[in-house]
Amino acid sequence: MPERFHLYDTTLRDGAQQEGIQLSVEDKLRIARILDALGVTFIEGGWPGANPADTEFFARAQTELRLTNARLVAFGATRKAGGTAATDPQVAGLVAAGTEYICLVAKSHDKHVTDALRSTLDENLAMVNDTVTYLTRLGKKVLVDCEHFFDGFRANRSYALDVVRTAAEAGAEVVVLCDTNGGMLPNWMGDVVSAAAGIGVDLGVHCHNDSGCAVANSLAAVDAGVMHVQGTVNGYGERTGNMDLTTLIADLQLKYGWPLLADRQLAELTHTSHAIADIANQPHLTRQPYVGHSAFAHKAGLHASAIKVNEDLYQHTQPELVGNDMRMLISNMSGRASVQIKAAQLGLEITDRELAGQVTDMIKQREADGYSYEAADASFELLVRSMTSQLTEPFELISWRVLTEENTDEGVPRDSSEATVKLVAKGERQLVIGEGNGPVNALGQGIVKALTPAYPQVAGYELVDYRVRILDEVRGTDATVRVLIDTSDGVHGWTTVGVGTNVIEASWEALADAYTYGLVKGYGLVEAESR
Ligand SMILES: CC(=O)SCCNC(=O)CCNC(=O)[C@H](O)C(C)(C)COP(=O)(O)OP(=O)(O)OC[C@H]1O[C@@H](n2cnc3c(N)ncnc32)[C@H](O)[C@@H]1OP(=O)(O)O
Ligand SMILES: CC(=O)C(=O)O
Repeated sequence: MPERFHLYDTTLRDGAQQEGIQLSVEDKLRIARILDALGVTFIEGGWPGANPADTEFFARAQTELRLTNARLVAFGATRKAGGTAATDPQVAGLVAAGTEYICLVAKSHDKHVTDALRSTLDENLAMVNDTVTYLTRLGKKVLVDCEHFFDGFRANRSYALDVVRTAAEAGAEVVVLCDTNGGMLPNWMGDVVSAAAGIGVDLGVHCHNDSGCAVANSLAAVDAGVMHVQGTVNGYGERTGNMDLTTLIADLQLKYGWPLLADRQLAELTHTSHAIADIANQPHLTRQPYVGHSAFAHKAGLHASAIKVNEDLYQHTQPELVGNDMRMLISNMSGRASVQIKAAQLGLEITDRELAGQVTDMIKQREADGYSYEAADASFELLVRSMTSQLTEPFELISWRVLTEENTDEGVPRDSSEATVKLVAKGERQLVIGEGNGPVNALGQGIVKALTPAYPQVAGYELVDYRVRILDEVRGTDATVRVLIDTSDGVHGWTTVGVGTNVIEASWEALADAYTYGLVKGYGLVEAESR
């Protein structure tokens, strides 16, 4: 490991350049605190002066952000062509941000200087020199991001290196080689980094993911000697995104063995990734390395049978090191071992090999009939309990019936549904009518009404999501339907599945499982007693 190594996070600047992400000042402050707790070296907060939110962020950061691990960095550009750094309003905005560190983006590809800046190669070098010199004289520590460096190096090697040299000689602490268009491949990185290393300044790398190689390219640059790596949490960024810092941190720490973060900080990696996705209002990528929900999820029976002996046999690292969990998925690809491991995770031992085989066969048959247990852990647990004689049914259904009509109450045509539910709970027969704006809603009301006298806690159960999938679309209205229902009691969440030839039948099965499961687990009991 180099003597000094920087993890430079640009989620708040380049990450916010991703389509669909818009961060408020409050969001930025929250993310900065999370990143600081994770233990990154630098947090690039945005471009002061570019928009009111970024300007306000830096103003508020001066009084509201107490960073213990990281340094805050203000990002901006070199001065305008033909002017001076001392009189450039954009540079003044960077100074006003009040940070010790400033990162300047500088052109390093000759074509970008002539075509995009519409300036000369010499003037661009003067812009770099003037801006870095001006800021360092003010006591700022300056990093320089050489935009399009790798493409520029291929087009005009000596000019790209001149930009690095100019920045270094003007006093830049680190010069960062950027793969701005993200098209590099790992085996193209080393030679370019080595050529720049000859200049004798600390080097960094900033990769975009357009070739799908941002992490690999960054690792190749690290191998070639860079001591500073820029990226974003979850790989947010322009187009296909930036290098995913969560993957890189785990790679360097767990594969290279570099102690970049304390173990307890590394164990926050999964939480950090999810928390920032929540704040950025982005769905979390389930297949994200190390931190994704599926990163350590095992579906194949053969994998499970090996994992039963030794978890390491089908895992490249231990999930708990990054704060993630090993999960066993139950499906038509499961074998006995999958079922035994999953049941054990749910607190149900199935030591008998034959019984485990019977449960597995039942799962496979039900999956063939349309059930899916991969997400529906609660229905799986009920099935295992039932087949292993560990289920006391909290109620016994006698029948249900649903009527839907369009009526014109108060002169306004609208649909309404009634569900008649008959069941026995704690020895009492209940016959109730539930009303709802649709048949499933009415059934839900009916089952709650029928169960409440015996189990008042069901009033606290809420159906939070409902998903329907038609399984054999070609059969049209005659098709088999699968319903998945997510239920919550405010503390726990559980998922159940139902299958039927119509959506109401499938919904009833998923609903009945949902209430059975909640009652079997004793969910909501304490809250109901305190009411
Ligand atoms: C590779 C990267 O991702 S770098 C980060 C890019 N991030 C962003 O662009 C997001 C924030 N940007 C903005 O809000 C705006 O673009 C601003 C405030 C920076 C500038 O806005 P405007 O003044 O309206 O200029 P506009 O965006 O049209 O053009 C950029 C100007 O900067 C100049 N410029 C571009 N790169 C550089 C550079 N490295 N150094 C100096 N000037 C530069 C361009 O030549 C152009 O100059 P011109 O106005 O004289 O034509
Ligand atoms: C600086 C930067 O964001 C880039 O070159 O991609």
